[in-house]
Amino acid sequence: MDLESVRDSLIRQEDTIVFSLIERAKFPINSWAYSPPQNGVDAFSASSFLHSFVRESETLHAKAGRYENPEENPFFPDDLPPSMVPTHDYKQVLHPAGSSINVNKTIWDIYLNKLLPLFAAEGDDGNYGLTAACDLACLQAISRRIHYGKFVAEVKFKESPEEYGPAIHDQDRAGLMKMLTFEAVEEMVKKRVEKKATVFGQEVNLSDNSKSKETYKVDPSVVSRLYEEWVMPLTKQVQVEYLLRRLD
Ligand SMILES: O=C(O)C(=O)C[C@]1(C(=O)O)C=C[C@@H](O)C=C1
Repeated sequence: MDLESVRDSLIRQEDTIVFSLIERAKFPINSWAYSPPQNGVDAFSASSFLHSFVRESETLHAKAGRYENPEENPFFPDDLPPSMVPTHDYKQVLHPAGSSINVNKTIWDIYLNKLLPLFAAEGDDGNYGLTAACDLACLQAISRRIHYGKFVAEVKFKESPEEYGPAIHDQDRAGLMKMLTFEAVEEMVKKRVEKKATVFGQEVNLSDNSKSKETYKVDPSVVSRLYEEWVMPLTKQVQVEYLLRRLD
């Protein structure tokens, strides 16, 4: 594992995220799936339909061994049943102290309250089960990408321990954030995901006159914004949290 191979994985995961958003965009917002949005109640713990749907799906996925894979992080990690499939010997790449970092509560909140209203059309077509299945796919894809920051951080630390060591000793968050940030890479990521949303989300027609109207299944600028405002900042936050514990 090196920086190039973890970046390749991040690039491949962009496809999954863009496709999952395109699938979700087939349905209107369908707000019933997210109620009861009672005032003052934390959306993550209120039992909306989506909440129950994700919780029960994770129970099944846990039995199927999904969370044995260190790249997977459940939204509701408490009380998950053990895996019932044969044990696979996953390579232990991550430092144990940082491996359980989980920012899914923040991801849930951003997805429901900020991202969804940007790309799901208003309305209700009653397809709550299908909508929730699409939400789950989006949440899992975004969560996997953001928590992959642990692997990115591990590789960066292994490549230059002498560079990161002093900042870790000093628990210097700002210093670590500066060291692991590559602005030119971030610019490329934003441009690439926007382009992917343009290519994957266009209408494919056999006749040429389709070229005149440019409508996409998900607005490409929303995907770029998703990465700029939430995905990359949270991936960096995971990296910082991981590095702070790297010498424990
Ligand atoms: O590629 C890296 O070095 C990463 O840390 C990943 C990532 C990203 O989230 O895409 C995050 C921080 C960097 O500034 C650039 C990109």
